[in-house]
Amino acid sequence: MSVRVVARIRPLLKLEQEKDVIVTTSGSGEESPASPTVVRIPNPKNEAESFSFQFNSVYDQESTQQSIFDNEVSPTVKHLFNGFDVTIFAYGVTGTGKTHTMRGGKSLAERGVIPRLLSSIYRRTRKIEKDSAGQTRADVSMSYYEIYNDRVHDLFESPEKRTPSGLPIRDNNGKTVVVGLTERPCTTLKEFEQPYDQANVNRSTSATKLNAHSSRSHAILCVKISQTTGDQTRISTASAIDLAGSEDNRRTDNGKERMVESASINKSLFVLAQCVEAISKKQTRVPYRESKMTRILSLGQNNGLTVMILNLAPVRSYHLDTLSSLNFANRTKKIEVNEIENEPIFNHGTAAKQTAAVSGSSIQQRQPLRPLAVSHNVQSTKTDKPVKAFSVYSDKTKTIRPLATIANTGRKLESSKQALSESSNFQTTMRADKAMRPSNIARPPPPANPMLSKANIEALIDRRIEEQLAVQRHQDSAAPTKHVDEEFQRRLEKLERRIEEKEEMDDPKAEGLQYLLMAKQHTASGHDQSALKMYQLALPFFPQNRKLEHKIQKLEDKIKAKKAAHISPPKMTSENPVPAPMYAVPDTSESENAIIRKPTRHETCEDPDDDDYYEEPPKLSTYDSDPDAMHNAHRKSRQPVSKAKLPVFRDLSDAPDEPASPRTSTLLQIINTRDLKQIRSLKGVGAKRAAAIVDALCEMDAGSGSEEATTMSTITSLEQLEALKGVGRSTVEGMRLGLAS
Ligand SMILES: Nc1ncnc2c1ncn2[C@@H]1O[C@H](COP(=O)(O)OP(=O)(O)OP(=O)(O)O)[C@@H](O)[C@H]1O
Repeated sequence: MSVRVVARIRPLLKLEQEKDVIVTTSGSGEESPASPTVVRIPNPKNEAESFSFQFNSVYDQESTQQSIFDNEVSPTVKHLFNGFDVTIFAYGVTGTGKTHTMRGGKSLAERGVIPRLLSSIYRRTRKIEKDSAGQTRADVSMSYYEIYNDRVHDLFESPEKRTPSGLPIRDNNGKTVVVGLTERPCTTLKEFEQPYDQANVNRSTSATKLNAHSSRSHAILCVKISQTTGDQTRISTASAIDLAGSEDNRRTDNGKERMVESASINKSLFVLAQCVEAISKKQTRVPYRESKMTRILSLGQNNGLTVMILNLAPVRSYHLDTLSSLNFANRTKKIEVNEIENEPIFNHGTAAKQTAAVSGSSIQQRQPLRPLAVSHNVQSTKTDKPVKAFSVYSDKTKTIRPLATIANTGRKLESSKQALSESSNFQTTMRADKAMRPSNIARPPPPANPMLSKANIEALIDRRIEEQLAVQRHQDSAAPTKHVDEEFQRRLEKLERRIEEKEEMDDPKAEGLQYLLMAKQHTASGHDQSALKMYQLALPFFPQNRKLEHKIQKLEDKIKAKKAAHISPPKMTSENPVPAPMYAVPDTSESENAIIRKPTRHETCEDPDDDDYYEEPPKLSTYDSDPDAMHNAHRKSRQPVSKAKLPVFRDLSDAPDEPASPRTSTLLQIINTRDLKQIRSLKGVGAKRAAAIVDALCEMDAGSGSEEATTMSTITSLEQLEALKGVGRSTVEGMRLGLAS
C-alpha cells in the first residue's frame, strides 16, 4: 500500500496583495475535470513550459472542508474501527493552509479534518454500541502534543508547567511512544472540543511575515479508540498531524527567536525529506532517528493507512517553494506502508498484563489488534501474526466513488481486507518483502556504557566510516557489499541510540552531535554541500572548536573549487536563482548566521567532549580525503563501457554541448513537461511507457543528491532519453520521426 497523497490549493486570501495565480489543476486525461488529479506549475526557467504532478486527488481553490473530509478521511474511519491505525498529516510551506485544513474555523462549514473526524468517530461508536445491543463498548480518549524545537510538550499542560527539556520518547515494540503524556477520555464531541481548543491555545504560534498565526511546532493529535467486548479490547489510533511549515528565511524577515524555531522546523523537515528519499530509493538505512518528528511520524514504518495532504499556495511568490513541495510529495506517494490491523488485548490474562506493564497509562502507544471475529486465533498466532500488505492506496489514478457505493465492511478478516481495497478503490498486492522491516523488530537494549563520552562516540563514528570506506575501496567494484553495508548501518544506528541516551540525559550537546553525525554521513556519501550545512549547524554546540572550524573551512574551499571547475551538473538550479528548498537545509547565508556564533581564533577548546577536534586532522585519513574523488573512482570502475547504455542517474554534465535540432528540442520539451497526456501523444508511447518515463524523471530527482533533491531533473539530450528505463534508441527515434510527420 502506498501513502495516499492528495494536494489542496488554497484560495487567494483577502489580504493577499499578489493575485498572480500560477498553480492550476486538471484531470490526467482519463479523469473528468470535476475530479482533478494533476497539479500544473510553470517551469521557473521557461514559462512556456509547465510541469505536471499527478496525485491521488487534487483539490482546487474552490474545494470545501466537507469535500476533503468526505473523500479523504471519512473512508478511513471504518478501517479505524476494524483495528487499523490511521495517520493523516498536512504538509506544506508556511501559510499554505495546513492548520486550516486540519483544524479549520469555528463555523460548521469551516470545520477542518480533526473536528469532523471526531464527529464521525462518535457517530460510529454510538452505532456500534447500538448494533451490539450494548455488548460492545467503544471508548474514545485523546492525547495531544507538539514538537517544538525538537522537544516534545504535552499540549494538555499549560506552557508554564512544561519542563524545558520536554517529554522523552522511547521505542516500544517497534513503535515510538511519548512517555508521560496526558490521555484524556472524551465521550462526546463537546467533551473533545473544550480541551482541544484550550490545547490549541497552548500550541506555539507566532506572527511571521508570511502568516499572522504561524504554527511554530508540529502538532500531533492521537485519538485512541478502545472497543471492548467481554474480556477483549481492541485498540486503534487515529493520528492527525499538522506539521509546521517550512520557511525560507530570506522571505520571512524572522528575528532571532523565530529563526531558531525556523531552523528547527527546517531541520526536521529536511530529515523528513531525507527519509522519504531513502525510502523511495529503497536504501537500507532511513534516518528516522535524526529528528523527533520523523521518529514519531515513522513514515513508511508505521502500519495502517496514511494520507498526506499537501497544501499549496496558488501564487507566484511561492513558485519555487511550491515546486519543492510538489517534488517532495511526488516521492512520498511511492512510499509503501504495511497494512496490519491491531490485535486484541485480553483484559484478563497474559496479554493484558504485558501491555499494562509496558505502557501503563503514561505511554501513548498503539497496541496491535485484530478484528474480534477472528480473535479466537489470537493467542496461538500472536507472535507470528500474518502480515498483510493491502494495496489500499495505489498511485494509480482512480475516480472517487460516491460514498454511498462504498460497501459496508464485515467483521471478518477477509471482509475487512476486501473492504479496504473496495472502499478505498485501490488494488491489493502482497508484499512479503515488506512484512518485517528491520526497524520493526524489537532490538535488544544497547549495552550500558557509562564511560562513553561524546568524543568516544565521535571517534567511533569516524572509525566506522573509515573502516567502511576502506573496505569499499579494496573491494572489486562488482562484488556485493550488502553485508558490509548492513553492518555499517547497524553500527551507525547503535551509535545514534547512544547519542539518544545522551539526549535523554538532557545533555545539550546531544543535538550538536547529531549534526556532526549527519555531516559525517553526508561527507561519506559525497554530499559536500549538505555536510557543510550540518557542520555549520553543529558549530554553536562546539563553539571553541578549531578542528570543526578547520573542517568547515576545508569544505567551503572544496565546494568553491568544485564550482569554479564546473564539476556540478548543470541542473535547473545551477543557472537559476532557485533557493535551497524550504524544507531542506536552512539557509545559512542569512538565517543561520544569526544564531551561529563563529568562534574567534584565540578561543581555546576546553570541553573534554570535543577531544576529537583538538587533534590535527590525520594525514592519511580516509575520512578527510576527498570523498568525491573516492566516489568518482568507484563510479568509474562500475561504469558500463558502452556509452550507448548510460546509467539513468548519470551526471547531466555528460550531455553533449551542441545545440539540439528543433525536432529534438520539441521532443525533449514534451518529455520534460512530465505531462502524461503530452508524452502519450508521442509516437510509440503508450500509457505504460509514458508513466515509466515520468517515474524515471522523478527517480532522477531523487537520485540527484540530497542537497538538491528537490530540484527538477531535466532530460537534455537524446542519449539521456534513450538511457531512461523502458526507453531505447528505437523508441526515441520513433518519437522523433513521429514529430516530423
Ligand atoms: N482553503 C482555505 N480557505 C480559506 N482560507 C484559507 C484556506 N487555506 C488557508 N486559508 C487561510 O490562509 C491563512 C494561512 O493558513 P494556515 O494558518 O492554515 O497556514 P499553515 O500552512 O498552517 O501555516 P503555518 O505553517 O505558518 O502554520 C489563514 O488565514 C487561513 O485561514
